[in-house]
Formats: sequence, structure tokens, C-alpha cells
Amino acid sequence: MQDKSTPEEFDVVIVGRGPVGATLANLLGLCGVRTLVLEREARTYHLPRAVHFDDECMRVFQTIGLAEAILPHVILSPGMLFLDAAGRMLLDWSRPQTLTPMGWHLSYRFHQPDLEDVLIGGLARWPHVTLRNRCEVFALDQDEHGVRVRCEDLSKGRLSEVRAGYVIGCDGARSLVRRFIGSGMDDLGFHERWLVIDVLLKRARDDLGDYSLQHCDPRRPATYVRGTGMRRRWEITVLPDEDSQDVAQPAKVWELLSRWITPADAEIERAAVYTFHSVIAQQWRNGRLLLAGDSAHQTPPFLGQGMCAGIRDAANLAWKLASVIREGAAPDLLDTYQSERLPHVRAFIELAIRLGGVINTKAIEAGLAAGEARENAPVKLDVKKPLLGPGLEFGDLPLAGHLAPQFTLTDASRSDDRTGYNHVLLVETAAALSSRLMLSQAGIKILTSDDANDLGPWLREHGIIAALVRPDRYVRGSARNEAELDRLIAAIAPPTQIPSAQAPSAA
Ligand SMILES: O=C(O)CCc1cccc(O)c1
Repeated sequence: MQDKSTPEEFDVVIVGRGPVGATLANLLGLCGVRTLVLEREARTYHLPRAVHFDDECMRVFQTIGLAEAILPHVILSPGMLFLDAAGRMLLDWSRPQTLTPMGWHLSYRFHQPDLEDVLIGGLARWPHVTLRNRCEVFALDQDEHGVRVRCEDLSKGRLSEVRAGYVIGCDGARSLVRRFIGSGMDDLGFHERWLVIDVLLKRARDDLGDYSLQHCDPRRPATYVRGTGMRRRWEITVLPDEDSQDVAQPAKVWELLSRWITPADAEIERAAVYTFHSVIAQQWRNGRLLLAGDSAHQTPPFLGQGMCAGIRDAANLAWKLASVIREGAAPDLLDTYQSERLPHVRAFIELAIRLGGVINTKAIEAGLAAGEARENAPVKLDVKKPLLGPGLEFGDLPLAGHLAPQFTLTDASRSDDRTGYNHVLLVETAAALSSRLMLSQAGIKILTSDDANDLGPWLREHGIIAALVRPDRYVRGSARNEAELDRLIAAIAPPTQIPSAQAPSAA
């Protein structure tokens, strides 16, 4: 029976409570946006899916005040080695074990249910954020005022509806929200079946210094990922004439694993065939409906960047939604979400496809595919983060579209904890800033060389006197002189002032 009472109203409804939906909900919570998360399942899915995230993701988790809670659940990844069929190293994708300019390590491995539990637990801090499990959305009707969201409450066995200013589809590869947006998919050409096997070791094993491994054996390429604790994953190519059901049967799984382990070493937690795709939705926004995460893009896993891309979506989108909803910014701002994020995620997917090619090739081709053939194998692989696509940056100025570093404050704390999820002006000294008051009224934080010793050298290294950094930590513009600084400041629409997650306060 339909509930006839006036529908509840939310600024944002998020469909899907996976890592991307839960991160977005935490960011919106931080911004004081009234948010409802609707999830079809009752509880966190207990099996691993994503297993890797990077320094930029950890910085987002820091922004939502959950990095410390996540740290006990992760291990640092030393990287991944690419071996040929004879075990010779083709590519060395080692990661530095020092902190990156993001203020975190480059590469973390994790067990997805652990991460989801922390992210979902974090929602309880925001009184204006509600999570409803076992609610399956089936219809979205938008008009000029908002969206009517209809769902089936699976626990109560009845239909209900709410009103939302915006609906964000964090609802995965088979997204319902994408269907309502009416978006087609751009196909980047990679579609392969792989058998994904998660095991729990019964005894410790020698893990080549904890590296993950790509076995570049053209007969049957395979990936080995060293997980947290006793968790290990193998991803093994399914050959064209093999049946997906047959290959996932225990006897066949153990036969395929026999090169590495036997039933005496481990128990199988899950073995299933997945088809890895490389697709990007053509339209990420239609009015009040938007996509984030796998609903917007899917990548082969070889870079460990699938979930990272979704977390970046959340960080890019949340402050823009907050600006539109709470500060009256023009909704066109939301169009910069796709224009900025799509080229970035496309670059990562294309690199993952090239790496997938490497796994099928021999040494010399591996070097060429990495763009860096050298006299002596192995080739060292260094993955550079792509730039943001065109959007809000002042394109003619240095560093626009790059990530800004996180600085160490004079009291040894991290600068993002001081500045929060806000715009920040980085300047050598604030004394000469005539617009200081206006900046602070507009919620733009100021960080100077007096606050952080490493700030001045960074500005000078790039030949600039100031940089304007967005809440998602990307440089919006910079200034080489006073005139450019005035231009930069004049161009900023007053953004929302949002507290640091260290001291949350509801709107
Ligand atoms: O860098 C790592 O340790 C793992 C990256 C990764 C994760 C999942 C699949 C894959 O092929 C690579």
C-alpha cells in the first residue's frame, strides 16, 4: 500500500551505499546538505571486491575525518611486478614507501567490507544524513523543483516516496539512475572474462616481499594480489572456449591455482567469473540526476584504480552540489563535474587497457607498451596522475588542474585538517592581501608560509606567488604577480564555508 503522507524532502538522495555512495554521503554531511542514502541490500556485502586505493583517496578519507579509523584496516603496498612465463621480471611497478605530496602513502591494500563499515559508521556523525537499507528505487521523475523518488521498502513490504533536489546514482555498473538519465556508453574496447578467486591462507607464505604479481604468460595471463592479513586474490583469464560456470567449479579452480597453492595452504572464499569492461557513460548528468562511480565508468582492474575513480567523483561532486544547494550557485556548475572528471578517468582506463595488453605480451613489447623501452629489462613503470579535464580552472596559469600538495603545519599537523573541505588560497604572506576580509567572508581559507614551512618553497618552485585550491584539492588557478592574484580573487564566486571533519558541526 502506498504511504499517502506528504513525502519527506532531502537536498540529495544517493542511490547505493557502496564506498562511493558512502563517501559522497559523508562529504555532503560535512557540507551540511540534507542527504538520504537508499540501499537495496540489508548489510555490507561480505566478500571483497575492490582491494586497492591510493594516496588521493586516503586524502579524501582524511577530509571526511575517517582516515585514522581506516588505517588499522589497510596495509601498504610495495607495488606490483610483471613477470614473464619463465618468471623473469618485465616491468617493475614499485611504489615509494615514503609519504607522497598528498601527505599519505601512494598505495594501500584493503578488504572492502572493512572500509565500507568505517564509511557507513561515519554517517552517524551527521544528523542531517539518513541511511535506509533494503529500499529499492524503481522510479525517478524530475520537474523544475526537484525529483520524485519512488522506492520499495523491502523490509516493510510497501512502497514509499521522497522528494529530492538531486539524485546521485552510485548504483554500480547496472545503474538504474543511468537508465533514467538515458545515457549510452562509450566502449573503449576491453571486455574480458576473468576468474576472480579470493582465498584465506591457512598458513603464511613467501609473498615476494608482499608484491602483487602480474603473470604475463600469453597462454593464460593471471594476476596475484597480496591482500590484508591472510587474504590473497588470484585473477585468471578465462579462455575463449571455456564455460564460465565450469571454470569456477572447485576442482577446476584448484587445478588453476596448483602452480601457486594447494588446498593444504588455503580455503577458497569465493570463485566467480567476472567480465571486466572498459566503458564510460556519455552523459553523467541530466538535470537533477547525476552518476558517480561504476555507474559512470568501468575499468579493467590492472591499475587498481576502479574504486579510486569513484572516490574522486565524490570529492569533485560534493562541494559543487553544496554550492548549488546551499549557496545558490548556478546549477551549470554541475556540468563541470563530467567535463573535469571524464578525461581524467578515461586516461586511467586507457592506461589500464594498455597494461592489460602488457600482461599478454613478451618483454620487448612490454617495454614499448609502457612507452619507455630501455636497454636492460625490467622497465620501471611510473604511473602519472592525469590532469582534470576542462572546467573551472584558469587554464592559462601554472598548475591549474593539478593536485595541490598537502602541507605540514608548524605544529606538525596536516594542512587539510586546518582548512577543511573549502577553497584555500595559498600565499607566501597574507600581510599584503587587501582582500583578506572578503576572502574570509566568502569562506576561503588562507594558508601562508607562517603556517607551513614547505609552502613558500613550493610556490617558488612553480614560479607563483599564490595558488587557489578547491575543496577537492585541485588547483583552480595560480598567480605569478599581484595583477594575476587580483584577477584570481575577483573571479571566485563565494563558496560555502565548510568546517574541517575534525570538528563536525551540523548546518
Ligand atoms: O598494486 C597492487 O598491489 C594491486 C593493484 C591491483 C589490484 C587489483 C587488480 C589488479 O590487477 C591490480
